[in-house]
Parts: sequence; C-alpha cells; structure tokens
Amino acid sequence: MHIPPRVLTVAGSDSGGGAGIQADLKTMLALGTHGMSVLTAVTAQNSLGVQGAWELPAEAVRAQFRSVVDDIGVQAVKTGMLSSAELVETVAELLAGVRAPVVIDPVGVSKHGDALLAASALDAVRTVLLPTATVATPNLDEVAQLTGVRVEEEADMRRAAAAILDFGPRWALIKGGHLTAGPAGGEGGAVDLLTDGTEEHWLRAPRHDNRHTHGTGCTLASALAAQLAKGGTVPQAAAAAKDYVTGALAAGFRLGAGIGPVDHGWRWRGTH
Ligand SMILES: Nc1ncnc2c1ncn2[C@@H]1O[C@H](COP(=O)(O)OP(=O)(O)OP(=O)(O)O)[C@@H](O)[C@H]1O
Ligand SMILES: Cc1ncc(CO)c(N)n1
Repeated sequence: MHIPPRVLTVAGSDSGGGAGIQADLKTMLALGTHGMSVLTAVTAQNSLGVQGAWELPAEAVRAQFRSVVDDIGVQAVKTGMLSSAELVETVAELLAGVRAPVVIDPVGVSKHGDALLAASALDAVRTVLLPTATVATPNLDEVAQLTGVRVEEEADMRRAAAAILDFGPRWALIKGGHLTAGPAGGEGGAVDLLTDGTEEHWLRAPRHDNRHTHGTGCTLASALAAQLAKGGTVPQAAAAAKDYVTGALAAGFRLGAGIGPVDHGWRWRGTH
C-alpha cells in the first residue's frame, strides 16, 4: 500500500478558499502528500478582504497538534496565520519538539491590508518562532516589520535575508512578489532569494499581473513543506515550490468582485 508523505499546516481558515488552511491543504494534495491541519483562527474572508476573525484558545491549538503528531506523525510542518502572541508562543513551544523540517510563513497582513497578526506578537515571532524554522518565508512587508530593512530593489534582498537569518532560521526565503522594479530599474519578474548565509539561490519567474493572486504566499510555503516532506534539499524543494506557485498564479481565476484565488489544481486542469 502506498502511504504518501504527511504534512501539517498550522494556520487560519480562509472561508473564501484561496489562502490559509484551504490553500495549504489543496497544495499538499496537488503535490502528492497527505495534508493535515491545526486551526488557529477562523476568518470570514472573500475576494474583497477580511470581514471578521476569531482566534481559537491556545488549548485547542495544543490539542489538535498533539492529536496529529502523536498518532499520525509529520514529515514536514508549515505555519501561517498565528493571530496573537499567545498562539505564537504556544506553536513555537510545540515545534521545539518536532524533528521534521519546519517552514515558518510569518503572516502579518492579508493582500488587502487586514491584520492577521497582532502587533504585540512581533517580538515573539522574532525571538521564539523564527528560531524553530528550517526555512522562514517572509514577504517584503513582513521583512520591514520584523527587521526594519526596506527592500526597494533586488540587491536589498540580501540585507533582508541576513537580518532574518539573525533571528535563527536555517534558511531565509525572501519573497519579492511585491517588488516591481527590475534590476535595470524596469519592470522585473517575480524574484525570490533563498539563502542560508552561505549559499545563495535566486528563484526567478515571469510576473503575471492578472490580479488573481489571493493565496500566493500560503501556497508557496505549503508547496515548500510538501516538497521537503517528499525528500530533497531545501534549494531543490524551493525551486519546485516556486514552479508550482507560478503555474497556480498564471491560472488564477476571477471569483467575487475583488482579488480572485490562484488555481491549486492547474496541473490537473492542464490550463498551463
Ligand atoms: N504577480 C506575480 N507574478 C508572478 N509571481 C508572483 C507574483 N506575485 C507574487 N509572486 C510570487 O508568489 C510567491 C508569493 O509571494 P508574495 O510576495 O506574493 O507573498 P505574500 O505577500 O506572502 O502572499 P499573500 O498575499 O498570499 O500573503 C513568490 O514566489 C512571489 O515571487
Ligand atoms: C487565514 C489567512 N491566512 C493567510 C493569509 C495570507 O494572506 C490570508 N489571507 N488568510
């Protein structure tokens, strides 16, 4: 009997199905793994923004985590929306006992600018959560919030990565999706930088400005966790994850009146 690699996401629910737990589980399935979830918060969310958010008690997070890890086991873990300092601390403590690779996506705000993490939780992210990471995957706004480094052009991403690595993750994957200026000052592609402070890997893809980009960050981090669960090095897993999110973004579709979701099933549908 074939048993697929097991991957756990610790994240919030996006009722619209494009980001959060829903994006994570769809990505994990699409990449051939068994996805499992620890829910941290429930959001009322759609293509227009976040209309409401409710956090779960720390005890519920702890219980879900123990249920999964103690019986089924995990070959990789990914974290997303953690909402508060209390949940960040709870999850960091749980992760300290895990031997599988851990991808920390330090989710701060949604694409629409709605806060998914309390400002009072930033310190716990820096001091207890990031040190548990095999790979940390901040976007440029999260880099600025966590380190004070403002990335205006590609070359600044090196300083951003160094500042993130100072908090203790093994690798930093700095997502340049919000960067529009290319190396020559013109329109750039979508460039991410993966580094452990020694090796440097630039992940480049064509930019798709089709507006249906809801869930790109969650999808990249989950794809990375799924690839790590299947085996291979961090640079190999990151390259495969970047391919998957680029295809999903290119196939993103119009839903609702705002920002539509990426298509997690693009490889099955053969849209690209
Ligand atoms: N318009 C785009 N075209 C191609 N790739 C993109 C585009 N926008 C983002 N990406 C890629 O998608 C991945 C996620 O990056 P992004 O910076 O959007 O993350 P994020 O802001 O955390 O996402 P989210 O808004 O879901 O939280 C990265 O690999 C990035 O380069
Ligand atoms: C629940 C949730 N997690 C993460 C994101 C990322 O933007 C989102 N929009 N919603």
